[in-house]
Amino acid sequence: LLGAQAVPRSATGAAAVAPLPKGPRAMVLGDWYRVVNVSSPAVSPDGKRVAMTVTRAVESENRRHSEVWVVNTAGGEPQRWTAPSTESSTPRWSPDGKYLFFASTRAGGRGNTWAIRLDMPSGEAVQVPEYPTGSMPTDGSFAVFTDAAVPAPQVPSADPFNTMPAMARPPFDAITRPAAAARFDGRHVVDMNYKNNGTGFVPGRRVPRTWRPQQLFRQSVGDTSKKQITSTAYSHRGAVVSPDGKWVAFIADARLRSDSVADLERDSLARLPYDKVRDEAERNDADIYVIDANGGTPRKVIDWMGAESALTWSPDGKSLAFIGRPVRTKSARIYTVSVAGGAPRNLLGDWQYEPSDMDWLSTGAIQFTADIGGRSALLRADLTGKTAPKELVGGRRQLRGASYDAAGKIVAYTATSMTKPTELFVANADGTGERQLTSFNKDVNADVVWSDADRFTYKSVGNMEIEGWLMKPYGYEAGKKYPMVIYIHGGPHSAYGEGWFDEFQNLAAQGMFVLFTNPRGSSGYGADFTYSTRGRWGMEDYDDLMKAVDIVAARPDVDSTRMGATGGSYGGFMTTWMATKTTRFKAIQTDRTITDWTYWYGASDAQGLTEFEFYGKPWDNQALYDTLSPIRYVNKVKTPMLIVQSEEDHRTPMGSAEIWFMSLKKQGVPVELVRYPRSNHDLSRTGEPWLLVDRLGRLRQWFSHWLIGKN
Ligand SMILES: CSCC[C@H](NC=O)C(=O)N[C@@H](CO)C(=O)O
Repeated sequence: LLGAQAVPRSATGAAAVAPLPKGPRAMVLGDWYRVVNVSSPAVSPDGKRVAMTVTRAVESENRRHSEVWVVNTAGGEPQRWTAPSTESSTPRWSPDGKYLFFASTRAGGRGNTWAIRLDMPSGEAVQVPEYPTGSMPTDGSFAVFTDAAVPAPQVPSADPFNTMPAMARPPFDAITRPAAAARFDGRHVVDMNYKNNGTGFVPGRRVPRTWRPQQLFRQSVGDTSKKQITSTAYSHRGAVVSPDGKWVAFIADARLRSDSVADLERDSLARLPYDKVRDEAERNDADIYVIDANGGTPRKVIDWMGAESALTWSPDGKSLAFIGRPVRTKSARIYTVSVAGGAPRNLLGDWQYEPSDMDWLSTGAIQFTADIGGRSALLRADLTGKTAPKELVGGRRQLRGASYDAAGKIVAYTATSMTKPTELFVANADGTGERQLTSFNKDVNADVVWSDADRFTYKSVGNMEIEGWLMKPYGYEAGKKYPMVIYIHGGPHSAYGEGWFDEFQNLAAQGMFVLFTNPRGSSGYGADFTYSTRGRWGMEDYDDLMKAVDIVAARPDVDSTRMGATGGSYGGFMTTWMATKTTRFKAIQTDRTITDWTYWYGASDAQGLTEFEFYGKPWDNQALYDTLSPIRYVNKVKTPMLIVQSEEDHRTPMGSAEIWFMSLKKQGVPVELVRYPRSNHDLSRTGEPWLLVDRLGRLRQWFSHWLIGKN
């Protein structure tokens, strides 16, 4: 059942790939490489085609490969439109339907925007500098976009440190210097943001701090010249041009202060100790403005407390819609406001859930997608705001990336459910007439019996309703007992849901129940639920998790003496926290873990999270940072633990794992630490395929060893 595949190397260095047995059967590790992901659907303006990104693993080369594919909305076989030899993704059609643009870094061009011509098919991708990227009016004659007008400051070519590795150079305001430039290749840091989980180490500035405010530009189709239409000390964000092309709406500082003033104020406030009145007050950092599309003086449309995003014009050009969040701890809503000004109208009222994105269709309807707990749906808002939004496409699955034709008649989206990896779907914009357009996963679905999960809800502390799922083990037979592993998600503000997930399938294939829930603190249930754990991490959310364990452990088909727990990031914290509080689990796996919040504050690239959640910095509230840190109670741990950590994880750095490993070793608790090279916080999602699959294999082995007694 383990299905671990040796990766033999041929004489050329490429790995040979062993053939997999035909199904129906349980998932083996090699099946991971066969699952295809579909994303970024884009419907052509005439509604006849949908372009999408199709991503597969190339097992023999230990990499992923993305291409742009196109399928007719009327049906038929999807076709590959980009070369297999290059990476291509995120397609979008030009409004006149002449080009299919996509992102690709390929030789022989400038920038990464390429296009396939539909008016003169040639097979080769081209670059079209005379076709601008940005927001366009209905006639598609020009585009408005934002960019910096001043060039990035250059380091003088005579800089004596130019030959050093970027991280080794002394930053601009450093006091110390290398004894000899050629003899120091370390890292010299003076700025706070010197590492980032995605990009790695970030070299310091070699020049004084400068600001490059984002200005509005316009470019006509057929012309390569770009006209700058603003010249201000503040940045313009989210710019959208009105349907008639006369106006541009944008988001900017509420007082139109220069970027430097706003940044320096933010930096100064960030250094102050936590202050309830100041830090919990609603803020008005940004507002919505309109400006003539040829430039001039902007006019403020509304003074609105909170943060605005997803600015969109109504088809008649008389109103604007936006997603607004009054304050971090309140739910985002969709608002409309007259361009002339006035009070914005809340279209979602006190509806529990939050919009993810929004489209104002040419038919006049406002449609959006939203997470509704663990599922997601396509909905239509009531323009009067009097009734709750109407669900158009939903069910027990997750929909992403809704895209419409110009007439607002057709919608395409990707969908996945517990036993079905993503595929592309299309429907009428009102949700009727849904059709599946792709079957990229047909073969793997035919071979592998993906396990399904039952959804349940339960009441926890304070009568709060929690959503959970129990996935059946592969080969489940009534009357038998099976081990169970609980999976705990990270964030803590993220969620598990109604989608195919490699990690759950991996353990279910081993003959285990997989339990997963969205305890309080999860996203997808409205902001009150999301922020109900503020200052209380590991308290009631721990109870929510353990209540689910109680419910499942009482089932006759679950062997409550063979239970395990696993989780990553905040879920990694929670698994170490659990290890200090209960001995109910026979084995635990902790992934990208956090065991000491003060260490995490100093070592992570995201410490702003605990500044908010723990009401200040460690020295503002040291007792909270300490009492919620598993390391304080590590002497209570008895449960065998597998620790998995990535060497280049700047989000949850290695120190937490190291101290946990050492503490368990010193106490004689069985523990293994697996450290993955060339990997960051996202190893389990976007990491190198061989390492990602190696990790899945170790989870199988760890829980099989402790819960089933085999390896
Ligand atoms: C409070 S620990 C923060 C770690 C991280 N949060 C944000 O980046 C986390 O828990 N991440 C989750 C969700 O993305 C993960 O699974 O990695």
